[in-house]
Amino acid sequence: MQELSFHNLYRHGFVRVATATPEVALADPAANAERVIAMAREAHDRSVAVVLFPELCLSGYAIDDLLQQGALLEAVETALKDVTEATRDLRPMVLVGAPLVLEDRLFNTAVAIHKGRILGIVPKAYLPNYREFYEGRHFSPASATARSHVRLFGEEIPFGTDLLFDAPNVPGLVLHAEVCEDVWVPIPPSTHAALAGATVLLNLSASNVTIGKSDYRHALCRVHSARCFAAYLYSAAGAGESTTDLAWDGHAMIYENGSLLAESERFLRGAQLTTADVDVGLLVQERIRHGTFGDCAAHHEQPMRRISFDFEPPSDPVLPLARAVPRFPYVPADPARLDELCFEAYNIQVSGLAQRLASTGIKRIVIGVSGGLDSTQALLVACQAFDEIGLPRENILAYTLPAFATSASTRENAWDLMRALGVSADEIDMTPVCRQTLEDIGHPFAKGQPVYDITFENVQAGARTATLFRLANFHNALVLGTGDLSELALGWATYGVGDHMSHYNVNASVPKTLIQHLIRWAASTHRFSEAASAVALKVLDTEISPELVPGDADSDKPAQRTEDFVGPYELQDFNLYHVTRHGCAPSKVAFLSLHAWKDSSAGAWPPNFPEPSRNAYDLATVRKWLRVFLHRFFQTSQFKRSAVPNGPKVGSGGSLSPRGDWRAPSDASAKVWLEELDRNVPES
Ligand SMILES: Nc1ncnc2c1ncn2[C@@H]1O[C@H](COP(=O)(O)OP(=O)(O)OC[C@H]2O[C@@H]([n+]3cccc(C(=O)O)c3)[C@H](O)[C@@H]2O)[C@@H](O)[C@H]1O
Ligand SMILES: Nc1ncnc2c1ncn2[C@@H]1O[C@H](COP(=O)(O)OP(=O)(O)OP(=O)(O)O)[C@@H](O)[C@H]1O
Ligand SMILES: NC(=O)CC[C@H](N)C(=O)O
Repeated sequence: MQELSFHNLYRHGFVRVATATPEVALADPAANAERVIAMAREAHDRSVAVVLFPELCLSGYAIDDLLQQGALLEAVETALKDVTEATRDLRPMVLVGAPLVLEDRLFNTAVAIHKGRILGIVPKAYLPNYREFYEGRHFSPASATARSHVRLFGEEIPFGTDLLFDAPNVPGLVLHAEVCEDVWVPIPPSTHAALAGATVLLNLSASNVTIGKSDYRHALCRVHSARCFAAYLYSAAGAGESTTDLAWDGHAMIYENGSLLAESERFLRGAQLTTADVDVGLLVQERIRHGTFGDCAAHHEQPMRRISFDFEPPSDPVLPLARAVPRFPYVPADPARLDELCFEAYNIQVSGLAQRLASTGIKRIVIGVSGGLDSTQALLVACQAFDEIGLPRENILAYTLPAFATSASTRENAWDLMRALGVSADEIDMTPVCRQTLEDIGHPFAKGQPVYDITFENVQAGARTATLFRLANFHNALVLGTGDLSELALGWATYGVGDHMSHYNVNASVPKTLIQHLIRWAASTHRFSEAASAVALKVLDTEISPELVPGDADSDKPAQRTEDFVGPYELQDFNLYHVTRHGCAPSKVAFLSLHAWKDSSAGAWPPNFPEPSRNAYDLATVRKWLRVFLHRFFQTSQFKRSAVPNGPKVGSGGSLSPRGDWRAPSDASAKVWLEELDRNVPES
């Protein structure tokens, strides 16, 4: 098989799948075959790997005793032959539903067809025979025969609910089919298939619609796909089915690991092909990551049969993803979800601190307030925690600690915030102690030279931390940490005697891209005074800078823009999420990042995201900062994460505490990641 291009979705573990909802011609298999073939061709043209049709789509589902008519059953066989023949030059595997007489019994089957060959026939296991359903009257269930093969069109064809269709050319792509009611029972056949390695589970359905049923179908597919770490495709019959006593809505859904990727328009007249790009690589990763999946497979092992088929992915040099990739994996663009997330994150932070104060009996905290985002968020959380446990806000000892590079505007913000929140506020000038240290160690700055190196920076961060810790001893208080998840990922903090250390850090697993939304949320939910909320919002306009190197005295602009060194936080948070949460290879991260960030006018932005800040990045930029991320994350900063203070895990995206989530050696090399990037990601 030829090597696929970086810009082709199949190169990165994605597989395009489709559900097809043709308009059924009742009891007219020839007409149905034509419609199936037309839609299979369309799926081929749209670079699809597998296309799923509804239950009994070659005959129609609701045809009752017509199912026992010889002429009809013969016509179904002819239609099936025609469909099979027509797939000879098509790429996708096609799954059609057909009533088939096999071994003198009538089965309700899913027929798997690829390139002119029937790969297998899957009989329905559970036949509904209650209320509106009378399938027991016509069909035999899968359990009616023990045969592993059946004879059809002169060939022995694998038969059973235990068939896995394996595409070795696409790592991880293993398919399984079941028929409608099979997923409405406590243990669907696809559960065993997933445990045996199937990643894409297909359901051929004819599910008549009644009020509320679509919600129930969603619940079934969502949870089943999540529990099985699988994609679940459901394709239900629609227009054309008999309305003698029932109605049909053509409900098709494509779920992946609990998330809805695509859904058909229900109640549509006419044919509808619904496609989605499933991340099979992610499903495989999730299974590896959650060891209990494998443990469960060992407990419930059932023999399954694997049938290989030679699926060749489309080799287009450019085949972009047709699914949305959020720019901000930690910040939902949907206002309601963001609101919910902020509620959760903020309350997790507050409850972590409140519990630590309650369990230690310590009634004060010490915090350095810089007028920047992180310390603002930590201070808001502290105020809320003190309010909740009934301690006065005066017990929050907040300090602004200016040194050589502190700008007037951040210092003013710090003071305004401390005053508006009613905490105990004070200022300690750090310049004398820093100057003394620089002199003691023989640093050129002490002799008047403008040398602003790492030592110069860390002397300031260290002096602040030393002061805060001694204040904590003096006042019997905890030092509240402010450093965020993104800084921890990049090692962007001064180790030990520096902002890296505290007694408890409420921000440790909050990414930088989320902090601004938390501050905005806290301000907008009126938990603080108008004045305090106004200052908090003003802080959002502050340039992110450690303020450790003096800037231009006239402009009040920092000399150091953090993002000039470590890269845009929005890209680094994207990289962090996909590398740590899903274990993605650098080339896949780059592919996803380019898709998410290449066009600022495409896709949704989080609410209130300022128009001028809506950035776009090209591949060269994505690649450049991903390289920086990989080097910093895997090679130079783990020792800082190995020794982080306590703090609550906030998001399912992950924490970087070696106890809370991420464990890694402090002496690793980033070589394999950098080499993978260099090998597989074009420069532009
Ligand atoms: N694997 C390893 N195991 C044990 N020790 C290791 C080590 N790798 C380096 N080291 C040692 O660690 C030291 C380097 O680490 P460290 O002292 O932290 O210094 P370093 O990481 O070089 O500098 C701190 C950086 O963080 C930035 N910063 C500081 C403060 C606040 C902010 C902010 O924006 O919030 C940013 C600052 O601008 C600077 O670039 C060296 O002495 C080195 O020998
Ligand atoms: N001038 C200052 N006064 C008081 N504390 C400071 C000052 N500068 C830094 N700190 C403390 O050190 C922490 C790290 O500061 P720094 O400004 O380098 O990084 P930051 O991640 O941008 O944080 P912030 O967004 O809070 O400014 C701050 O959160 C704060 O607790
Ligand atoms: N065709 C079927 O198996 C339909 C049964 C399913 N429980 C439904 O109501 O949709």
